Amino acid sequence: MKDVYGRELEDLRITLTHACNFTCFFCHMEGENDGDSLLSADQISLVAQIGMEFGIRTVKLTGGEPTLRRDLPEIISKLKEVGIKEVSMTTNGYLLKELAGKLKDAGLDRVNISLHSIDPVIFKEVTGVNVLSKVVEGIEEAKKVGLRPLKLNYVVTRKNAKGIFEFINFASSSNIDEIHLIELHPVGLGKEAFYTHVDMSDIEGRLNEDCTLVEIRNKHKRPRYKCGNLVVEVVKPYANPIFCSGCNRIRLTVDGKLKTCLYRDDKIIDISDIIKSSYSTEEKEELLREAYRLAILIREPNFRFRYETSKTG
Ligand SMILES: Nc1nc2c(ncn2[C@@H]2O[C@H](COP(=O)(O)OP(=O)(O)OP(=O)(O)O)[C@@H](O)[C@H]2O)c(=O)[nH]1
Ligand SMILES: C[S@@+](CC[C@H](N)C(=O)[O-])C[C@H]1O[C@@H](n2cnc3c(N)ncnc32)[C@H](O)[C@@H]1O
Ligand code: SF4
Ligand code: SF4
Repeated sequence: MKDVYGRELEDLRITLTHACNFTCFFCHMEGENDGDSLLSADQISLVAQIGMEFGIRTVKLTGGEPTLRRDLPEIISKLKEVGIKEVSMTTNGYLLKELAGKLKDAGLDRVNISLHSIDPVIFKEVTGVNVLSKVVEGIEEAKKVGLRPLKLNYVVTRKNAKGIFEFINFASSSNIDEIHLIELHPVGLGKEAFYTHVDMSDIEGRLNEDCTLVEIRNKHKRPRYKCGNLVVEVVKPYANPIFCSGCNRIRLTVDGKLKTCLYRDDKIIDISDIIKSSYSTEEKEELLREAYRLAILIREPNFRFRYETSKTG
């Protein structure tokens, strides 16, 4: 179902926990600050199931660190049971060596693994933990069990910008399908970390020279380059009306709110009372439908093109 700006709703992005085993200096925690009463696998899958009636086809599991949820395999299998076409997860990769096989068996389709440097010193400086080799083992395990396409996320800051093309070579030679070069967002710790912000235009300039622009893809209209067999996607959401005009997603927060935009705390429908109530399933379903209708009604692109008319005479 489209919103009043003509944008379809296709992707449900679920924050499974605020907990994390890393301390990245820029962490935006997906724009969430409060609420820590976690939803159960059944509650999450019910929200996704009703979302499907409004166009939701894919789910992204995120956090905090989603692999810290012990019931993660159950969450994934229930989402697949209700008919979600693709379940993917964004993770720091630390626990993937142990978990990748179990998650694949539960129905996980693919993963994005955040890796902001292949230099152990810079990795530690960014993430606060000295565990680069464990994350690389996690990446290897994800490949082994067939979590494809396999994507790596690289948030570009002054701390790691020099290493981007070395990182691209690493990803190409490691049989990675895609990398995301992500502009730092000034959200959460990202606000204090914003002094390390890097304008990505030089990087895009070099990608235009060394690689081939293959597609401006539908989702967020992100530019995608082909560098050999590797796809490099540039993710620049901040103050970017083009990005918002292609926004196809809604968020489910840790404590049960439908959040219509990463940056907006005023565009939220609280469904926690419905999900946690003792109403019958039919009653819950009907109330959740109403909540989705409202959420779609209030959804709007956060950054928009503006026009001004000048007054003369
Ligand atoms: N502003 C904004 N940023 C987003 C949105 N979705 C994802 N991001 C950011 O994009 C970066 C990459 O996020 P991922 O978790 O890899 O999600 P994705 O890029 O949509 O994932 P794929 O579907 O796997 O390509 C992160 O910094 C996210 O916070 C969004 O709708 N709005
Ligand atoms: C909040 S994390 C949650 C999932 C998982 N813990 C991880 O780090 O992959 C989701 C994605 O957002 C990215 N991210 C975190 N803070 C950011 C910021 N301030 N600006 C841009 N991206 C950010 C992370 O690198 C990661 O790729
Ligand atoms: S970006 Fe991910 S791994 Fe890093 S602190 Fe935030 S939630 Fe944890
Ligand atoms: S509308 Fe909000 S959630 Fe969607 S792309 Fe823009 S900033 Fe991100």
